[in-house]
Amino acid sequence: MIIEPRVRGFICTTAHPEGCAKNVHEQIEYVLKQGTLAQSPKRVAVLGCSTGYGLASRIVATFAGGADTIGVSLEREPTATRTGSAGWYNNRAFEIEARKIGRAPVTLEGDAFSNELKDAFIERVREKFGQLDLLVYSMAAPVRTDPDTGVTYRSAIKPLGAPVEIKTLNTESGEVYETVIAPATEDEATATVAVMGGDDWKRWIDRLADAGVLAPGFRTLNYTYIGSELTWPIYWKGTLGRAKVDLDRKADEIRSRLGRDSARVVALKAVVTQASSAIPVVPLYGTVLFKVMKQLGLHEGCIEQIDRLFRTRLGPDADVDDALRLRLDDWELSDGVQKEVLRRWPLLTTETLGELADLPEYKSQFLRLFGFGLDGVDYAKDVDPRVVPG
Ligand SMILES: NC(=O)c1ccc[n+]([C@@H]2O[C@H](COP(=O)([O-])OP(=O)(O)OC[C@H]3O[C@@H](n4cnc5c(N)ncnc54)[C@H](O)[C@@H]3O)[C@@H](O)[C@H]2O)c1
Repeated sequence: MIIEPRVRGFICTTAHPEGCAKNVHEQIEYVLKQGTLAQSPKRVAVLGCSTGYGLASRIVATFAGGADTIGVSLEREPTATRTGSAGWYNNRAFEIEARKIGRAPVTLEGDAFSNELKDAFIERVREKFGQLDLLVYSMAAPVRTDPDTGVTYRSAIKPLGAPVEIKTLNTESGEVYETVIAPATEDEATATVAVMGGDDWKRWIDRLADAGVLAPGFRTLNYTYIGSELTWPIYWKGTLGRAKVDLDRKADEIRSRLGRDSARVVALKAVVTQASSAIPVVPLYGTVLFKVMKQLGLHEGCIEQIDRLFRTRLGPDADVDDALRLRLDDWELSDGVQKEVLRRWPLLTTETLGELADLPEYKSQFLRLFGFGLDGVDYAKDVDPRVVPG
């Protein structure tokens, strides 16, 4: 079949197997160019391994760090007439390339929130790895069923307390407009913390520790976003921020059990991923941020951020902030970048968007997540959606 992008709001319902593979290959090439890492964990788990920051983490751990990895993600398999999810193709392309360099990746596709998947994971770790040195928790989900109570929580990305009037962007039409976002109810805030907070992370670590599959010196990382005053009303001071503060609490609890350096929350920069495109305001902020960071020579996507994390922040003397987080959002939040983004913000209208921001770049990055718009891929070619090129 000829596979074309089918975009509905902030998701694309199709994905291109060759384009997704190319996307994975390009990330691998970037990491290989940076060179190998002398000291890097060798038995690595990545939860949320198929796209965005999790995929980048798996690639850096493998291709710079020489690790064997076990990845978990929730994906849709392709059929003869329907494409799989981008993450399904990314997982296959990653496995093919990792095997080429002699690694033996294990990938589990299913609901990481469930006890069944956690137990299957422990079995595979025992069989293949014995113990783990590092677990990266990079899940972003809209919904979670608590396996103990059976209660299903849906996250709601909303402000807390009062309505927020904020500028936003329709990424399809390019229209910039003011919108009012109503605050979350207490139940919505609680549900968002249940989905995106640290409860499942802590459960994973406790279950793995109880099963004896964590090596001495084991570490775990969980990714957060803090952002600046432009995104605070909807993010850090909203329901998602409340969930992310819960990560800091759970990191403390893990450190009390496993040691002072065992758990770190890592603050990363805003990038285009499936998860971030669904957050109001973030696409508009992103279009301005990317243009400014490019103009200042500071642009980074997922792979550049995670490569810098592994190379500069995982050593014993890495700086942490007041909440003991590792900060990779330092370039995004630097004075030069923030002053320029803040200067442009009030000037942003539908008419000035082209000059002050970079919507075409945002759109192209969004389509690339699903394997569209990559150089060297023949999109007019009839392809079998079940086949990922090796
Ligand atoms: N995108 C950003 O701008 C940004 C910035 C800073 C921090 N972060 C954080 O990074 C983390 C990863 O986000 P991302 O933007 O890379 O997201 P993403 O949408 O690219 O990836 C989410 C991953 O979670 C997996 N997943 C979702 N539900 C699952 C389930 N029930 N079981 C197993 N796997 C499941 C998906 O398969 C995918 O691998 C999040 O904690 C996010 O808050 C993102």
